Amino acid sequence: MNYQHIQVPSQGQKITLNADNTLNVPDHPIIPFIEGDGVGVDVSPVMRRVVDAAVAKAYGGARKLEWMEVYAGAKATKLYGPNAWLPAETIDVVKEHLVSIKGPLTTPVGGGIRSLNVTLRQQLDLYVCLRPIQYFAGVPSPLKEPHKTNMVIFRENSEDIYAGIEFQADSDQARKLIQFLQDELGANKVRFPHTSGLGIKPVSREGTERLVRQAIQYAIDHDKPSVTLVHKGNIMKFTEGAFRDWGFDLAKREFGAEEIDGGVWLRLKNPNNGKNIAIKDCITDAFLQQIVLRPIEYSVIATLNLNGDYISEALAAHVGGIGIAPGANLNETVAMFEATHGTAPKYAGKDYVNPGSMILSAEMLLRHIGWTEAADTIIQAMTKSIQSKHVTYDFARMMEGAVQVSCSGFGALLVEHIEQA
Ligand SMILES: NC(=O)C1=CN([C@@H]2O[C@H](COP(=O)(O)OP(=O)(O)OC[C@H]3O[C@@H](n4cnc5c(N)ncnc54)[C@H](OP(=O)(O)O)[C@@H]3O)[C@@H](O)[C@H]2O)C=CC1
Ligand SMILES: O=C(O)CCC(=O)C(=O)O
Ligand SMILES: [Mg+2]
Repeated sequence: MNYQHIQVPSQGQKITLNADNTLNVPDHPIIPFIEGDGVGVDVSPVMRRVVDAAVAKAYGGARKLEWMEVYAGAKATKLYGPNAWLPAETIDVVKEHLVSIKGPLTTPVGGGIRSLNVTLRQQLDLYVCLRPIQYFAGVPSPLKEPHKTNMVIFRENSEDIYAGIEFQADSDQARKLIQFLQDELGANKVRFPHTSGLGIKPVSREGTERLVRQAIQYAIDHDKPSVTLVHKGNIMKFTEGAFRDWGFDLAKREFGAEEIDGGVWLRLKNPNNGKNIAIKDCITDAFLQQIVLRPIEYSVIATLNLNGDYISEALAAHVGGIGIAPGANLNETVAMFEATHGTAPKYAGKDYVNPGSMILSAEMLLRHIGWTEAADTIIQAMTKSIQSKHVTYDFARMMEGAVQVSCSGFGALLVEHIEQA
């Protein structure tokens, strides 16, 4: 295949799908990557060095990832033209190669382009944003018992106010819509109708069910004690409240969950081991309090898009910050791994930030393609590096006796630990 700017590696094959939707992974799979804006130039190359070292260590040269750079964000505009933030060939390649990884991409506030991150998720219909929250011993935390925080967030990735249906205050569209709301729907509660911008929050039964189905299946497959649906359904009854109701209905219908506590919550038996899995719910503001006070009560979290954005960043702070918080955008066939943090522009190009979020996202990628030995190697090296207290600024400033190292310095330390393992 000839692309406009993408160079296909001379070695390597595509990952393909088997008939049952499992992955067929060659020993030299081509992995598309987006470097990312801002600190993307710092963290992406370090991530690749660490992953290559882990794969080499685990498989002694029998397996290797063949990286293929694809473009989005500012780098794409330099190659493809001033408005080409997300070239079509990037979308095609990511879809076709099934497994990819990306650095952060800039989104301007107020005006300008809509989020490329959100656009990628929407165009590829990657409806699960999976963000595990795990604690590495020795990581500085504001909590007294950070090891009690052990959650996996399933953030709905395709709906909610991230759909980008917004109308600017004072525009023709906003005026028309307010008129329609007042005249046709009797909605007269817009407090300042002449100066209001409007945003629409679509939340569907299909969108909710496919997300909650994945969260419950994950709890079954990974022997987790509960799935909590987090929503603000007391206020937003037909969007967030419906998310809870549709999620509970699905748990009953597809997983045989039964009502407990007079129907307040549900319980199902894990078919793999007969253990109970509680299906609970919690209102978002209460949840944000409880994850600080009683994190041990929460395990798998299923929530809407905006809640998931807030919750994943708050929980990341409990276990060391977004410098080491990994993530993935998934559907049944395509997976795009990505750091949870953004482009941190003030640190861009300074070889300063923590590459851990990108590296641990790549660790998830390795596990996703079944290369668990290489993934384990990364986790072991990460644990050793943190315990040696040679860490980037974000950890160093909260850790007594730490030696501050650069972004690439931390990567080099990981490679050292991998090679010595
Ligand atoms: N998926 C994506 O691509 C995302 C993109 N964005 C975009 O990124 C841009 C900047 O967003 P902003 O809100 O500033 O959020 P950022 O996540 O980019 O940065 C906020 C703060 O988080 C800390 N931080 C971020 N990355 C790291 C890291 N690797 N290591 C250590 N600390 C880190 C820094 O804290 P401190 O100042 O304390 O050192 C930084 O100032 C925006 O355009 C936004 O839209 C945002 C989130 C996700
Ligand atoms: O797309 C963006 O700019 C921000 C996205 C974000 O905050 C996230 O995915 O967590
Ligand atoms: Mg975010």
